[in-house]
Amino acid sequence: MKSLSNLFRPSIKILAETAGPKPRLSLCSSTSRLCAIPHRHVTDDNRDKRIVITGGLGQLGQGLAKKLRRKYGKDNVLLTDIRIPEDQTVDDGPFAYADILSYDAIKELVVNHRAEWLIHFSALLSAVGEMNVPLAVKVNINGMHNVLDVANDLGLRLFIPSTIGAFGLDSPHDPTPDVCVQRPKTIYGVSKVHAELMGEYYNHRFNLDFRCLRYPGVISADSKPGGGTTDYAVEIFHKAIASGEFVCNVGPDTRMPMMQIDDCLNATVKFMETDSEKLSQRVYNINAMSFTPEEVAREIRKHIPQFKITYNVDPMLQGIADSWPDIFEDVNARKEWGWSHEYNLEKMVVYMLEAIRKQMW
Ligand SMILES: NC(=O)C1=CN([C@@H]2O[C@H](COP(=O)(O)OP(=O)(O)OC[C@H]3O[C@@H](n4cnc5c(N)ncnc54)[C@H](O)[C@@H]3O)[C@@H](O)[C@H]2O)C=CC1
Ligand SMILES: CC(=O)[C@H](N)C(=O)O
Repeated sequence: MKSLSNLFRPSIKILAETAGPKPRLSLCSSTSRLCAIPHRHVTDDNRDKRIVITGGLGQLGQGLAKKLRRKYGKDNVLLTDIRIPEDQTVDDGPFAYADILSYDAIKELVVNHRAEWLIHFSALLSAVGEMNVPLAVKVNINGMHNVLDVANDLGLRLFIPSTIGAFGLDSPHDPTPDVCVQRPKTIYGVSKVHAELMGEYYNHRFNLDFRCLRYPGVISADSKPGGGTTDYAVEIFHKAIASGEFVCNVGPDTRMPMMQIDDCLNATVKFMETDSEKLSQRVYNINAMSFTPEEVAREIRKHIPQFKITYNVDPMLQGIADSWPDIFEDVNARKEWGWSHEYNLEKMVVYMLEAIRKQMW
């Protein structure tokens, strides 16, 4: 049960935020008087960034907020969503309600926070998107347009993640390069290709500092996935520890690109901090590992020898997974802005088992 005081705490924090730092004062040379000069502008200088994250209560948002707050200060990173946050989330730093379906609401929030970076995480993922296509269109396309327009109108640096799901059966699967035929067959994929193209267009047409990484399936121990095709790769660890058994909803040989969450979030921060001139493109694949359910089960068995995996394939999820890349190519990200991953399959499995066991104590 959430307490009432918890419900009210976010707005108090926001009031404190908006009352926050005063405009800098400087001596105007022309008049030799003290006057306020506006100082909200996006530069490649990475000090004191003020950042808003949308859809921040999902699998990735709070982890990213933690990393950014460590670098830029707790109060400079405003986490937003349409759900009620846990007490811990509100204690960790500022939180505000923000529905991305309202342009005015996002704009008000960004202005009040004097944000320079906008990180747009709100989305319906692949599986839940197929179950509610009209809502996925609203959130992933209409909502994305609001965010894009706010960022453009206010001159922000905008990050919108894309996904391996932005590719389809016609794409090369091994490896899948940055630029190739896409043509996804899910509303999630279609909406992400739309976001990639709109962002690139606004960059080219209006000079919007749009940035996009295509993430693989993300694997985390502290946060739950939000309804995607790669969710099995998180659930398998919880089931392996709790019962030693897991029923997988995609087939044994289904290969998909995956990434441990710290690698994903570190890539995002590093990419956002990269000088614009270093980027020859606005959308990059990032890659770490690829595995099948059989391969990850085999790796888990090195630590839990009795672990058993069986299969009850969901045809919709299988169809989606089969249309996605097997291996992601990320040479450009590595070359241009120094992306590199830390976790391979072996290391990720050790991390997941240790982290989940710790949570149980
Ligand atoms: N987690 C993954 O494996 C991957 C994630 N991504 C992308 O990264 C981003 C973040 O992903 P996750 O955290 O996993 O997603 P998630 O599904 O866990 O969280 C999405 C959040 O969006 C919020 N949201 C929904 N409708 C909203 C609205 N109208 N206004 C504001 N917020 C709304 C939800 O309440 C939820 O907290 C998404 O754009 C996703 O497409 C891309 C590839 C892989
Ligand atoms: C890979 C993704 O984008 C997400 N995890 C999903 O499975 O929908």
